[in-house]
This record gives sequence, structure tokens and C-alpha cells, in this order.
Amino acid sequence: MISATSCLHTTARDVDLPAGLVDLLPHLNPSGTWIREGEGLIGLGVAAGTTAAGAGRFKELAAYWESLLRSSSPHDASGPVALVSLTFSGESESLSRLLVPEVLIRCAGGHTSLLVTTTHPEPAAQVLERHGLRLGQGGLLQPTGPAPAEAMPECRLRPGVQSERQYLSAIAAGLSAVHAGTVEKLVLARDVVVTASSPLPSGRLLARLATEYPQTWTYCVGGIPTATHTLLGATPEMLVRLRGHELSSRVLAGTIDRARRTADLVHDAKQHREHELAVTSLLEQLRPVAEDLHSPTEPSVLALPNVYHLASDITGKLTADASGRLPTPLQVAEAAHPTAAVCGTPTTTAADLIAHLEGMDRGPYAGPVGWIDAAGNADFGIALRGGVFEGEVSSTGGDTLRIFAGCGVVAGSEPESELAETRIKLKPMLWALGLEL
Ligand SMILES: C=C(O[C@H]1C=CC=C(C(=O)O)[C@@H]1O)C(=O)O
Repeated sequence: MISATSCLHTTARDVDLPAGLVDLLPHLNPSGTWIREGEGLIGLGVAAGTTAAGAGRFKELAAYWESLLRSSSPHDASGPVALVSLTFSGESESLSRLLVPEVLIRCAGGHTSLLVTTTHPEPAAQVLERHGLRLGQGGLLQPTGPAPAEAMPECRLRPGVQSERQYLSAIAAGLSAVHAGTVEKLVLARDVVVTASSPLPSGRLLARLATEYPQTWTYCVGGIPTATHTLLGATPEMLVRLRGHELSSRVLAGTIDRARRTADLVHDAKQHREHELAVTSLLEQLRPVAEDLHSPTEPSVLALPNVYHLASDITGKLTADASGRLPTPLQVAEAAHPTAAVCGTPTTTAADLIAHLEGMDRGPYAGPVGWIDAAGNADFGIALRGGVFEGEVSSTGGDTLRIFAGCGVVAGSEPESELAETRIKLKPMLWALGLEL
């Protein structure tokens, strides 16, 4: 960790890529990514970063970011940019983290820029070389080395904290709590563990996810040696996106296998109730920090290669305080998290039941993940359809990956079909690893 009093210098310039961001990924060991439809960002190395734990994790990361900005030049939309991942629960043993990459390649609206952030004067070419990049004639940014072999190391799959049978019992217990009226909705998750014969190339894994699931946000946050997890995945759910004072969210809840007909989702009252509770929770939680919140009267259907989801795109505006200050991105993320898409209704009772019935630490799974910039813009997705490297993590990635998936339990849920739903939600990561359930 670099202390918050370190002075950060960011230089920005336009560059060209021989192909796109996604094609660059297999050549690199990213400390962070956030890519959708070929646009977004790749971070390399860590110029500054910190970790936080407990109920105060959002505030601790926010305080660190504020002090970092005070000692940075320049600090506007051109830099610096931080990647952020927060744990689902304040009781997690995992650490929440914020990191400013040394190198950030950012692609938006067909325009690519390069940000190099350092704590001491160092030629940009040297920093780039350290991360396997070279800036050629005419601003062409190219990898210096070849991409690792296409094939993934041999992977094996084993049950996580709960076997499928134990998970079915947890769902049955959750359903009893629904029938007893303790909760109306409860999202229960499980994990599976993948062990590989050699370290998994995280850049190639991310490239496979971004290529096969372009409609999702392919995320990765790692790079801080003191933090125990590197998180990666491809989430279809946006908790909050902030552009100036404009806010938007994509709420997902209600799922069927892509092999079925959309009519099975659209005409299912149980799926709609599950969805409505997720939308209501987000709107209620955002109300203290936002106004003019609009949600569609009916959800739409989001088609992904593995599933159909009910989806609601919500918009609003941040509310300024008496002195005209807008809430910070981390304040908004804290207000919004956790929605009933990943926790339940009512929130606190559901969170207690989750801790008890899942018997595992969710770590960063289902927590906010994304980026913030110095101008107050941010994307915070919900860390779904992903996994966490465990144990020894080499520079190319770890060889043990814990992957998570959950589903909403409401009146009318059937344990066997909820279990089947978690299998299809595990599919993107398993497919990227060359595995099937
Ligand atoms: C909890 C997960 O998905 C959530 C997001 C979309 C649909 C969901 C559902 O239909 O249950 C879940 O609420 C997960 O992917 O692990």
C-alpha cells in the first residue's frame, strides 16, 4: 500500500490500438478491467492503493481517495482513475480495495487514451515496458510479447463450502422463512472451486469472457499484494452509474435458461414479484441521495448467451446538499448496496439469514465493483458471474478460483429449479475455464 500522502502525477495522451481493448487482454496481466462491448478500461500495476474492512469500508476507501486526489495533479476527468471492489458484507474476512493503476488504457466512443500515473518522475516508456507495452510511431500502443497459449491449464471442479445437497437444504430452509413471513425474498448463493494444473492466465480468461458475453461488464480488481483476493468475472447488473449528477442503474432479478422461451419469463408472476422487490429496494435505498428516480412500468427481457433476465433500467439525478455538494460515488454505492437482487426483503433480516444459511463468506461476490474518476464519475456493477483467486496468486493469476452463483427465493420457488438456475449462472466462468458442470 502506498500512503495517501504520496503525490500522484498523471499524464494522459491519445493512442491507437492495433486491434481493440479485448485483443490486448491476453498479452497482459491486468490489475483491473472494466470492459463492455469492446469499450472501457484496462489497468496495469498499482501506483497507489489501499484496503479496508468492516462496516466502515466504504467511508475508509472514500477518505483515502479524497486525500489521494488532494495530493494529485491534475485531478479532473483526465485522471487519476481508481478501480474499486467492496465486500458484500461488513463482516467479511476479505478486504475491500481501491487501486490506482500505473497504466490505464481507456477506450470510450471509439477514442482511446493512455493514462500513466506515477509517484516519482519516471519516463512513460519505462513504465509501459514494465507492463509489456510499447508506444510506437503515431501513438500506436502495442504489446511487446506474444499472448500465452490459447489453451487453458487443465482445470478440475470440486464442491465449495456446500455440496449441491446442502445447498438444496439451505434453499428449503429459506423457503420456510418465506412461508413463515420472516422474509418475503432471500437470495441464497453457493460456491464451487476450480483448481488448475498451473496459474490461470487472467488476461486470457477476461478476454474470453468479454468476447462471449459482450453485453456484460467484464471486471477484474486485483494487484494489491496485501489483499488476499483477485476478483474477476462478467456481470450483467449495474448497481449505479454516475455521470456528473446523472444516475442510472440496471436492476436484474427473475431468470430462466436461455434454452426456454421468453414467454415463460414474461408471464411468470413469481419471477415478476422477485424482480419488483429488487427494483423497490434500489429505489428506496437511493432516495436519500437521489431524486427524479424513474423506473419503467414493466421490465424488459435481457438476453444473454446463457440466460434471459427480467431487467429494469432506472434513471435519476443526485441530490445536492445545502452547500451544493453532490454525494460522492462511494456514498451513493453505500446507499444502494445491497439491493434485493443479491440480498432480500427486508434487507437486514435477509442478510442475517444469508450468513446463517449459506455458511460461507461471500467476500467480494455480490458486492459493488467498478471504477471512479477524479471528476465524480463512476460505474459500480454488482460482482456477479465471477470468482476469486485464492491462495498463492502469481503475476499471471492464481491456480485456485472460487466461483459463486445465487438465486432469489420467494413464495413459489422450487429448490431443484433454483439449484439448476445457479448451474447456468456458473456457466460463463466455467466455460471460460474450459469446464462444464
Ligand atoms: C445472485 C445472482 O443473480 C442475481 C441477479 C440477476 C438475477 C437473479 C435471480 O433471478 O435470482 C439474482 O437476483 C447471481 O448471479 O449470483
